[in-house]
Amino acid sequence: MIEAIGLTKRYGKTVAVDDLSFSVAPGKVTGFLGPNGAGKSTTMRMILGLDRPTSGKVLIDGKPYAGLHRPLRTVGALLDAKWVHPNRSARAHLRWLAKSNGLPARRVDEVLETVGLTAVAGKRAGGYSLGMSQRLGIAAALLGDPQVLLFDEPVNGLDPEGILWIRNFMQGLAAEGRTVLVSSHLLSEMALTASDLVVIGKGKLISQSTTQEFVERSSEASVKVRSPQLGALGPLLVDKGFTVRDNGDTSLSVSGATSDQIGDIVAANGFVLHELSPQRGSLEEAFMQLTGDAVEYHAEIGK
Ligand SMILES: Nc1ncnc2c1ncn2[C@@H]1O[C@H](COP(=O)(O)OP(=O)(O)OP(=O)(O)O)[C@@H](O)[C@H]1O
Repeated sequence: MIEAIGLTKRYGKTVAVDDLSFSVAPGKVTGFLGPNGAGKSTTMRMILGLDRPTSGKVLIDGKPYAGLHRPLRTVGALLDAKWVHPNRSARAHLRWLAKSNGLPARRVDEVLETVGLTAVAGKRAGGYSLGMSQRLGIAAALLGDPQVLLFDEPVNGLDPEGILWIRNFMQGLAAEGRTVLVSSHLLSEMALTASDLVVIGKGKLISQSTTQEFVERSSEASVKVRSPQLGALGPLLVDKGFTVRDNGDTSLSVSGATSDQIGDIVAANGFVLHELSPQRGSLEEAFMQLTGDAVEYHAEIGK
């Protein structure tokens, strides 16, 4: 369980994280979603005690990171997969990490096996592909067999096979009852990976809800209406209280109405209709709108 309470971080005049409160429950993958610069990495560094909050706090299983008796046995993290010394092998890197953290050496072979690196464990890490480096970073996070795991943009730059592997792996960790928090700037990716979402924009909380609720809210539908009588039909729909946009190609986009409602109005007024089709906006576009300018749009649903 992770709990942020009024978490705030300022760098000079920049407010990277602004009075952020959220909680991350065990047993599921929670996506930490926001555009570049939203404050995700800063928040993750504060969870891990690598950065001090300006105000507020963040707790892991009820304690700040600094108060954890054996931090690596409680929380593991993948922040930057490329920090391994290039001339070290995966096995040597993990042995060094295990030793310096008082973890048993047998864990090294266990985690290598878990992430599928056993066959290449003796090769120098500098020659690893990005996907293999990510697996090594995940192996390091798992060394202490922690209940809480943080992954910062783990699929960035990976090929589809690597993305699928990481997605399934994170879901497997959650199915074991662990708390899994994973950051991303892509809603489409998180929609496939996470069952819950904490969404931030400009350091502020925008929503905490299930992924399904957020996706439904972000992709609010409109209806495309094509007719040779738009000049009369448009004002009529506005009069009914709907939002109408002229697409400039003999069609209108109407939001706030279902296609059934529009069809009924068209028929009741004797207009000719050439097209009536429900549209879904791009999920990423809607998400950028929510998290970019519209930070005043605060909603906490599903809590
Ligand atoms: N050490 C620092 N000194 C000054 N400003 C910083 C520092 N770290 C982060 N920032 C600023 O804080 C804001 C949040 O950055 P952060 O890296 O946490 O965002 P992010 O959501 O993780 O974005 P990205 O996906 O690009 O990493 C940005 O405006 C960034 O420039």
